Amino acid sequence: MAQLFEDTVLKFPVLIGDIGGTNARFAILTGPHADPKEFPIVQTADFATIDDAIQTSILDRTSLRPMSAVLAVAGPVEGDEIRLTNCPWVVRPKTFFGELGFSELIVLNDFEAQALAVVALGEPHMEKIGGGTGEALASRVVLGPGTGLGVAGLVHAVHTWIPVPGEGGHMDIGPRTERDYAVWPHIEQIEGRVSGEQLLSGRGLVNLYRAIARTDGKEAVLTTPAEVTAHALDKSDAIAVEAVEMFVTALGRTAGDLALVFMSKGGVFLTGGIAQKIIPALKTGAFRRAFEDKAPHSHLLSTMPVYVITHPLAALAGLAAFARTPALFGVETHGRSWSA
Ligand SMILES: Nc1ncnc2c1ncn2[C@@H]1O[C@H](COP(=O)(O)OP(=O)(O)OP(=O)(O)O)[C@@H](O)[C@H]1O
Repeated sequence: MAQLFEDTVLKFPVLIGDIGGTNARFAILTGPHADPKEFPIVQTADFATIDDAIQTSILDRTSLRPMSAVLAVAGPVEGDEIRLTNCPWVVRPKTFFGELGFSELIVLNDFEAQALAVVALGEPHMEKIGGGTGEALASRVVLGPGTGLGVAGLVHAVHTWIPVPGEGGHMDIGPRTERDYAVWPHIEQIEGRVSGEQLLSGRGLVNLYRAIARTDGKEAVLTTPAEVTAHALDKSDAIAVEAVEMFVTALGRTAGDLALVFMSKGGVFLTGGIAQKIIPALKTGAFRRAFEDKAPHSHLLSTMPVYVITHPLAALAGLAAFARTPALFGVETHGRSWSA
């Protein structure tokens, strides 16, 4: 049992929420041994505020009255106005106590919750990509393209698992091959640079597809990430096939870089809305080649296993585990918890 973090105790029922740029997923835990009661997934674009979404799609649809809330949001958690990076919602803790009736609130980063899910979920919810064997208590890293690119580390210390949140999705990524050098100038930039998220996200996949079309002087007819993956997987569009290959290679390079940073001999875990949908493309060998192509440490990378988390609500599973027994995890709540 952890000694450092045992102060946090939540009052049940607990509302747990995983709030990304596009999708918000909620469930209520009525007690430490109960299964979460899940609610239909909410599109963030359908509600002006998070408060509206919680009132309309949760509180108005159940007689359960949650006392506490643990929310995981896609953005840095700072101060009393927590903004999401890829959607206009702002979490204002005070409104949770007045209008919504909660008495305590904890806000985490969404990939911190994905890191908790790595601890909470077992092998049945993981699909392995290539070789390698994880060391039980070694560090791990979680990354996932979705609306944005989420990243978190997971380290074991003081007899507990500690998720390490960050904004690693906004690291730079540059060209590597001759083809990359031809395509890169056509990739949409953010303030003069190409960040991981500019490629490794839904809109990033479309960016890549358009950049390849522009490079070759061809027309970009596909417009959504789902169209690009569908036409790549059935090989019906050559530009989509190359876009997904470049996406998978960039994901392998980024995963390998993060594995070096965290020395993640415990494994690398791919999560988020897109990885689950492109598993065949992740298994062609291009991902693993890019992941391991890290001289002078290629051998080290070749020993590290990579998994796709296939659970449909992984972050909620992680939050549920935390809400049941916060003291089992090294989640620092200082500055990120509020009470009425
Ligand atoms: N079949 C598909 N192929 C590729 N991309 C897809 C597919 N289906 C959905 N997407 C894209 O996945 C993204 C949504 O991912 P996800 O469900 O992880 O959202 P999120 O949790 O709201 O995002 P985040 O946590 O990154 O802010 C959108 O950009 C969407 O267009």
